[in-house]
Amino acid sequence: MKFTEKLSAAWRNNNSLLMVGLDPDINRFPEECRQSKTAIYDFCTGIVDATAPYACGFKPQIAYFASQRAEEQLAAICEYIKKNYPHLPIVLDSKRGDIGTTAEHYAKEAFERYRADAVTVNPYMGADSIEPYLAWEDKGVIILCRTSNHGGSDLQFATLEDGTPLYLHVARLVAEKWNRTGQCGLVVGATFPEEIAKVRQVIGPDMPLLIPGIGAQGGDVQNTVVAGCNALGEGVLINSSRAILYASAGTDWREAAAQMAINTRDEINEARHSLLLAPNNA
Ligand SMILES: O=C(O)c1cc(=O)[nH]c(=O)n1[C@@H]1O[C@H](COP(=O)(O)O)[C@@H](O)[C@H]1O
Repeated sequence: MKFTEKLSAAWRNNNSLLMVGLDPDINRFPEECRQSKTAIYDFCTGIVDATAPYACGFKPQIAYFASQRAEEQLAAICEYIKKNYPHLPIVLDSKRGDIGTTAEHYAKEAFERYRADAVTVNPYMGADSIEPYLAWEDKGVIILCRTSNHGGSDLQFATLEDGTPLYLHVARLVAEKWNRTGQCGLVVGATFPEEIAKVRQVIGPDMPLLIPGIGAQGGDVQNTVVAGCNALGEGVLINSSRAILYASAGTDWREAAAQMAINTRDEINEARHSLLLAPNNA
């Protein structure tokens, strides 16, 4: 099944646009999870079980695993999700970007080693650096466009000769040229809803937007939904990592994570409903 089909099914079956980010920081784990040799696996699978009913997928951030020499645990977590929640897509967040032959290995890492359904990539090296990912026909390729951090403006707000900001140029390039196979998505930060709306306008209703920046980074859910969703109230994967993972450091960490996922899903859904009821939503 193609990534976009799997994602649409997950949005509908779980009635959720919430993507749960897996950014495991052992220093923030509950005491009971810290001692084991498989602490990262134990914690992440606990979070997966607690939040799966309320999520449209999971986004493991590879640096949190690599820095702890925990790649085997990441692979095992991905296997666990595949086995127990096969309907929920995995977006491997690795933000890779390199020339073709090296990118072939990054694509293999994401799609073969970790069996991810989609991967985040950096567009800076251009079209041929994206091609190796597109060769994996069922997989999604989610390209950085307008990132949630303030420093993103340093380059993404630079303007072309005709005045177009670089992030919109990226959106247009992806929509008009790179997405010929329908595998692409874009990353836009919840901290910049005006730019999300501009990107949605440029790319049309169908391309999925991965939107991090709610929760710990303070992005506004209502504004994000209004700016990013299409007329069906879909089209976005709204990521929250720390706010869910570390909702409690006590023995109730699973319940607290589940409750935070429910609250976030519900806040998103309330905004979707008000969007769908809006008179100009033809
Ligand atoms: O590609 C990403 O996922 C990403 C892009 C971006 O613009 N901003 C951003 O925060 N992220 C990632 O999204 C997650 C956000 O985590 P929280 O701020 O804890 O919800 C982290 O894994 C970031 O690396």
